[in-house]
Amino acid sequence: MPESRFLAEPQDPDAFAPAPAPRPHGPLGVLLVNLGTPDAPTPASIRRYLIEFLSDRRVIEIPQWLWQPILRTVVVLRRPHALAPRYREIWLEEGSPLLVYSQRLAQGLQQHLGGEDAVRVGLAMRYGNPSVASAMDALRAQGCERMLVVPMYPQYAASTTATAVDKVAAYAARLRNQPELRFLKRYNTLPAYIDALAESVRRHWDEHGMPDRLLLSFHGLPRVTVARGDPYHRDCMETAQALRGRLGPDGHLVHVSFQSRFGAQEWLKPYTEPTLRAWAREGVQRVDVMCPGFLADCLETLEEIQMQCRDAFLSEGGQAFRYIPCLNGDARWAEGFASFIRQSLAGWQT
Ligand SMILES: C=CC1=C(C)c2cc3[nH]c(cc4nc(cc5[nH]c(cc1n2)c(C)c5CCC(=O)O)C(CCC(=O)O)=C4C)c(C)c3C=C
Ligand SMILES: [Fe+2]
Ligand SMILES: [Fe+2]
Repeated sequence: MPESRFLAEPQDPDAFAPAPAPRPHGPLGVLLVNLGTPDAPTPASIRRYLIEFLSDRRVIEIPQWLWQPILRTVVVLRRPHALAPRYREIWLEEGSPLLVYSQRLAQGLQQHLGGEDAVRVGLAMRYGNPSVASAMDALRAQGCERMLVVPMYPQYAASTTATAVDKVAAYAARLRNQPELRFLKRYNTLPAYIDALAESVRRHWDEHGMPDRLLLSFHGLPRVTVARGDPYHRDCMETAQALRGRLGPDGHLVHVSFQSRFGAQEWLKPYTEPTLRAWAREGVQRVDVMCPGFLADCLETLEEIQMQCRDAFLSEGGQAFRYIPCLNGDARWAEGFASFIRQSLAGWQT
């Protein structure tokens, strides 16, 4: 017999025995998916990560025959060496901040969801480790036949959310015995999320005093994605509007910008660093910056914002720059997010 293209399942000795009725579906699986990060702050590790990430057609939309030679030469020869010292500056004892803080959220969710062992929370990275396949293998090994996929992006973008969905679907496409799957799309105005952001801002203001302005810096995208129908920009604006509402009379302090531009194309504007420079030159003295699109602190927040943007603002005459950390493993956030996830599992409880 020719070998099947679908993965063989572990042998079931009772395959032909009458099944006890009803057959349970096992614990419910919750799979958090974040972007991914290098395994180590070294050029070799960063190179592997960038090649996988930047070969994704959902991320770089120009034709591969044009892009791959640029990626394999210009990008991959220089960028890993430039990034290694930047990653080293933010690296934690336990590893890359993106991974460590994502794990903390996963643990918090497991505590809130898994008390009765009915829910198992797994964490995967779209690029690098732990891979989507390894995390889904682990959930399947625990008996999960139903999985809710939770992209760690409150705002939907094709280059983040959709590619996570594609990866999960590609894994399922190899299976003979597929799990039942559900996917969260966006939660950009979820009250638990907006409340957690507002609480974090209030805590920060209680400790450090009020700023002149609060900048919400979201990861950017090429501007052309808006015309192509990506709802990301609107999702970000809705988050900002919801937070303004939640901050009441202080909501007018909130502004929006977009960071982490990559390549020569025009991206969503206003850009974060030029905005901060212009503000300092205009006489704005105290700014707070927060990155609500990132659920876990990472290179783009801890280094680009907290270090580079701080230097830019202060070098133009700004007096005080304060970075408000991402929600990471915040206990109240984990509790609120867990209750949203529980609602999304409705109908699946056995
Ligand atoms: C065209 C390139 C890129 C698009 C589109 C893009 C979208 C996008 N990215 C995030 C979240 C993260 N990006 C991170 C790093 C990062 N992003 C790009 C490029 C694009 N991102 C690159 C090349 C890199 C690597 C670092 C660098 O070279 O500057 C990270 C941090 C990873 C880490 O290890 O800490 C995150 C998180 C979102 C949310 C998004 C679209 C909305
Ligand atoms: Fe990015
Ligand atoms: Fe970047």
